[in-house]
Amino acid sequence: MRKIDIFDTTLRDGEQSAGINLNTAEKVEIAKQLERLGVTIIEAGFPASSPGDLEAVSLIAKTVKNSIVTGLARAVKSDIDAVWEAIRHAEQPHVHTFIATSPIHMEYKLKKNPDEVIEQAVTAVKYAKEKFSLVEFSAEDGFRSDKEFLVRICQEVIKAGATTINIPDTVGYASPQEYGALFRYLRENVIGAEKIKFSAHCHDDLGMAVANSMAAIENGADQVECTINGLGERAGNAALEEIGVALHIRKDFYGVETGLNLKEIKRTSQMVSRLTNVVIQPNKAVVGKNAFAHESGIHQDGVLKNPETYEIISPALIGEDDIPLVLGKHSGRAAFRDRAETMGFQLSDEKLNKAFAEFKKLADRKKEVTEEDLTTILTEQQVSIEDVPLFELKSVQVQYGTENIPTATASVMTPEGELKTIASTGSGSVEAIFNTLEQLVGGKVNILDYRVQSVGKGRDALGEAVINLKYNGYTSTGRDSAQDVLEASAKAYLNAVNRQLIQQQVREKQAITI
Ligand SMILES: CC(=O)SCCNC(=O)CCNC(=O)[C@H](O)C(C)(C)COP(=O)(O)OP(=O)(O)OC[C@H]1O[C@@H](n2cnc3c(N)ncnc32)[C@H](O)[C@@H]1OP(=O)(O)O
Ligand SMILES: CC(C)C(=O)C(=O)O
Repeated sequence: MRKIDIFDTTLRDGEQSAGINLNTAEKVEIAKQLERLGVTIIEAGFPASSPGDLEAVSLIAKTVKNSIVTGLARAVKSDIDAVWEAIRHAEQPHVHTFIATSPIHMEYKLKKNPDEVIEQAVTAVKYAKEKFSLVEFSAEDGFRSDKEFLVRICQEVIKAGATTINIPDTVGYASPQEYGALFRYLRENVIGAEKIKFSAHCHDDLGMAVANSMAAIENGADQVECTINGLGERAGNAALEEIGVALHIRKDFYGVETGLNLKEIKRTSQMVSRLTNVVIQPNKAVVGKNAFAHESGIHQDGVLKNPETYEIISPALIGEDDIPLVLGKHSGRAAFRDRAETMGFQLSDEKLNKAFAEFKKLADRKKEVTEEDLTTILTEQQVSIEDVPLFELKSVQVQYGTENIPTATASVMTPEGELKTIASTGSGSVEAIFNTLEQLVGGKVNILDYRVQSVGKGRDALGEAVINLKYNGYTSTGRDSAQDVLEASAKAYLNAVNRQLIQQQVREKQAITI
């Protein structure tokens, strides 16, 4: 069966989503999970864009063994050198270099004529080929480019050594018929096309990114570039989980395979949602909370008689509710470690002990500790940075009554190791907590967005709070969960502040490096 390479760009184009800012530890965790998911290529960042990005790509290239790791580079030597510095030790060094080919981009952005663009692309690909065995060239805004010009530039970069050519729909303008036809046209007209792979990279501005990617596959694309949960610049990229599952469920129609381990889809989606703080819309295909929920009587009746009446995807396919619940309040450390390892987490003894303590606390309060709860607890420990002193919530108590002024009392261990307790009022319980914490963390805090939702099912599901705030002039998003939404809110608030402290340390480290 024809193989389609899955090129994941969650850590590069996905991270270009407004409001997402992952630190190195978080990026490495996501990359390890993408490897477990079985993606062919991980685009881990844009090394020339910052020392932090270079460091993250380099660490990912050293950590990941079963997926190819690449980095993005403009068609300039210094960008290509930065990718080389990050991944030169990789078994199959891969670079992704690009230049725009549409009239509007060439004239207004690059201020170059078409011949100059071809020359710059060829120079970059030749230079890259001296170092990298795998060189992908992208014709940025390819869909809005002149077809004959695309044929010319493809032929020239193939001669220069490109191994993959990507034709992105950078602004999400294509329709499936047109995008598919472009791939067919290039396959049929580019001299040397049989030597290279064609790749599709679609944006979702008109909601057609996945449909366009599928059309490209039908018309000869060998690779699709996509992101977990469809994250990405503006309206996002094609969603990996939708493409992967669609190709599997409709194998009869597409006749291709991807090598993805689909059972890891749900876990990957949750991890990315958690670490990016981007909540998945409930009706999102494949990974949304309602993707397998049957609400109406006729549907429920049908599903009870035969699930296939209304279910084309079984939850087990993507790893939902697949792992039997074996952990409870009587479980010990060995079983906990074993389960964490089965789920792909490798934690130091210290972090494992902390995660175990959290698990025990939860198991005492909750009937069922689910797979989702465990992922939450383990991910939090996995990405926690041990050597940055942070704020830690020790306790929070709220007095609320319809006739009283809500009052919150919180105790927090400061990064300096001092235990501080303060009480404040507010117009509601949450505001009282936030007013108290603002005094405890010091500095000016503006709340920009605040949401609560439940994680998992049932009356004793965990409450999760997501908060976006501005602290000392920088915005950050924090997320945390607890049995009670007020406690979750307090923890999410401190999590957002702590992320600023970590970022501050990264900024200081980068300033020293520069
Ligand atoms: C479609 C995409 O997703 S493309 C990837 C987008 N990702 C990013 O931009 C990553 C983050 N970017 C950055 O950190 C910065 O923009 C950097 C480090 C890449 C460049 O920073 P600066 O040197 O300050 O340049 P700035 O961003 O202002 O402008 C981009 C320059 O690159 C040029 N350029 C843009 N694309 C390319 C390309 N593919 N090849 C060569 N030059 C390019 C532009 O014409 C412009 O040049 P000019 O300054 O001579 O006008
Ligand atoms: C750099 C390219 C592949 C890109 O991200 C786009 O065109 O959207």
